[in-house]
Amino acid sequence: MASLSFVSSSHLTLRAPSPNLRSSSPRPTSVSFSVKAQSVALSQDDLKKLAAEKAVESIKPGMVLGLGTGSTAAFAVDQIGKLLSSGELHDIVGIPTSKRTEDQARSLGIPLVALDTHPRIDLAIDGADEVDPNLDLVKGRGGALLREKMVEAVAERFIVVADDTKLVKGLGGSGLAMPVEVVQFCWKFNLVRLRDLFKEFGCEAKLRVGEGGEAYVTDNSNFIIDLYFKEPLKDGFAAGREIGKFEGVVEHGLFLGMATSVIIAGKNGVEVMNK
Ligand SMILES: O=C[C@H](O)[C@H](O)[C@H](O)COP(=O)(O)O
Repeated sequence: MASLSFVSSSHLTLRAPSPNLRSSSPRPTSVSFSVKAQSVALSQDDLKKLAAEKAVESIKPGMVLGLGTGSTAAFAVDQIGKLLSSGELHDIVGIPTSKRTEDQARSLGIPLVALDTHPRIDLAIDGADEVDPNLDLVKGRGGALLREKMVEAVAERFIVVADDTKLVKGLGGSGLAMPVEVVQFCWKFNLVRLRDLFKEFGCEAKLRVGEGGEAYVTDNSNFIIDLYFKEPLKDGFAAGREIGKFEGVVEHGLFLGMATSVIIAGKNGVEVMNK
């Protein structure tokens, strides 16, 4: 359990920008919020909730929202539901990034629309599996990468919310799965091609298996091949381009140049990093 001084508006520190890995993009800037109030032991879920609720503060009436998927995004969706029912927030609509989020949002009375009728999104809020110093991401360990990418790609602002265990120096560096969604047809053929593509990174490729021991099937009726790297990718953009060249690959979990802000909660407080 991390220990954290509770977040409030009492003080605000500007920190040095994180190092930028690509000269072509603006450098992320970082703002930390911390407080001297009571110090309490916070669980990882508490930290996720803090980050999520901080992001929800950016929602304004009239917005079209992208509603993320996963345990951290779920705290944001809960908070939106609470604010709507208390009347503190109104006139918003949401586009869910998975069936799970759709069910959660419906149960909270959040009005839902689709990209078909609302092709422009004001603000998307979602979690991530890895966040690098340039605010590039790995997403999709919860299996929602395709809908997430469709929604977040058209969001004017995309705020990522996470606890500090998600920070990595380079994408693929956590040693955990980097997902690739593939069509079911001849999935083994693509598993081998993906593994061979990343041979130099000591890549292992595995078909994702669901709770019943059967292949995991996404909301879009596809399979997921999880890639495990022994060392971080040197160039995420090149990796994404190469993965995308394989016929039968539907989407990959590299979300590059998409996040406009990342809100990270950790033992030292809540840090907001902006592009
Ligand atoms: O497919 C799942 C999403 O990309 C999630 O946002 C991501 O896996 C992070 O999930 P969590 O907040 O549960 O760690």
